[in-house]
Amino acid sequence: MAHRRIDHGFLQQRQDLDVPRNLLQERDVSTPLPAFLTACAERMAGRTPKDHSPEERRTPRSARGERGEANRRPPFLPFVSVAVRIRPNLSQEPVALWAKSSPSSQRVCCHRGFLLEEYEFSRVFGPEDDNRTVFDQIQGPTLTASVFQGVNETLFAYGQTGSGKTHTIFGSRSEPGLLELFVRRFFDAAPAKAALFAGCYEVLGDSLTDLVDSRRFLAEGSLHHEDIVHDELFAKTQRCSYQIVRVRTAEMCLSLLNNARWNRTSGVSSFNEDSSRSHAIVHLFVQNPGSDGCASIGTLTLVDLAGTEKEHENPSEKGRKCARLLNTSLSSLNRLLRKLQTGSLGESERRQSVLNKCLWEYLRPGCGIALVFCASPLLQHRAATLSTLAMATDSKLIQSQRKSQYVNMPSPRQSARAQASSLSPAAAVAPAGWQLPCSQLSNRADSADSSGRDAQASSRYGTNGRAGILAPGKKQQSGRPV
Ligand SMILES: Nc1ncnc2c1ncn2[C@@H]1O[C@H](COP(=O)(O)OP(=O)(O)OP(=O)(O)O)[C@@H](O)[C@H]1O
Repeated sequence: MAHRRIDHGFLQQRQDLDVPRNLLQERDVSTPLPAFLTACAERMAGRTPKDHSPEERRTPRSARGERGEANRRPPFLPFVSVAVRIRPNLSQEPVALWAKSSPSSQRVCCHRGFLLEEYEFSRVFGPEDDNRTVFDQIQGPTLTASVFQGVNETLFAYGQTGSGKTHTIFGSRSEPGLLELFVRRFFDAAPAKAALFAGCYEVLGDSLTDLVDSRRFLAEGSLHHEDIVHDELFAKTQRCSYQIVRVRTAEMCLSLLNNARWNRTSGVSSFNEDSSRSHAIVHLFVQNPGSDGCASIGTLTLVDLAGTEKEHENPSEKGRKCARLLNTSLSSLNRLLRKLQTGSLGESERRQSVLNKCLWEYLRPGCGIALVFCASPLLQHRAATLSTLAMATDSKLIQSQRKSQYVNMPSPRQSARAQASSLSPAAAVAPAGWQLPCSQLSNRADSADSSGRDAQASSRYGTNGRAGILAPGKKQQSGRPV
């Protein structure tokens, strides 16, 4: 059976889509802070426009931090964007790094032999802080609310090998990680009509591997073929795809993602017996229909980067080869982050590596970015730690000008007409949960479907390295290098 490629709302912001303009609406939610905070305080105090003084009423609403009817959404708090986490010292070795937090400042102290350096960050977590504390302090619930309002929020765990990145994102047997805490929060906070989708893949060098294994769930009947679609990306020399699965319960989502975690490539690094030897990326997509005929489309992306390590310090030849690949992709990502810091991010950075390509949609202007820099306190790791702290310090310059993304919802009559229409057959294969964005984009998606259209597809999607979304039951294709 010929499969059809469908697209969905998550990709609608791209310039290269020939989607009618009115399908895509971006709303800037980055109100200038003073006006924004005034508006927040007023709303929290239950003050309505009627309570304003005549003078306030003469001031334009925009200057008072208020918005038009269409943009009236719950306000955001300014999020913590850069945090440093110091892992516990599990050995008896001397330390060179410790946290010095007080209600007024959050600092990291680093002993450099002849002098002591102090660095200040939004949040500093010491060895005694667990993942729950990290989740609360980085304002996990607020980030979740932001995703429900259609913002792409991305959280990185960054640092040298063995510094606690995987522990932070995926947790351990005894402690849930940020992923589990976010998933539970998503399901607790989800409005009845919202639909949640999850995907998880790893990137190693030029290859992307889907980590989600849905076969067990399909066999059990807890998942149906129509609950799965495939997002395609052009890696350097091949087309890769990963599954995006509709998840209906927190338990199912966690089970799927925990399995994905164990499918990840691991090995031995210079300082970790069970080191992640790839970058793991988890996406939680939320489609949240509103009452005004629009649905917000937001994504939470959690990135557990592989740790940096000096190639020659890895104990095996295979490990050294792997470290080289990882360091190369981390250098490209570092360059991208540096551009973000200076506000000079350009399209060329996207093409520098497959990792950059995968993360581009979730890092570009309009997305919220939070970074948790993990560091080892040990004296022997001081050089690597100082370079992590330098990156963390510079990353304080990154500004998140968050934007919400919306798509128009088709009316029930439009959906029925689209499904019946022979002009939009993709609508007929779009699973119920995807009916909104998929069916609206069906004409475009369909035209990229036929075989022998690689060149056309690459010219359409190649500029951001994505090939689109494949319908349920698709098979991965080999494609021309882009
Ligand atoms: N905050 C923490 N509390 C308790 N244990 C921790 C903490 N951070 C790290 N560990 C432990 O240290 C070890 C290494 O941590 P982890 O695997 O998370 O590091 P990593 O930065 O992901 O390393 P790599 O980059 O090599 O994958 C694990 O056994 C982990 O359980």
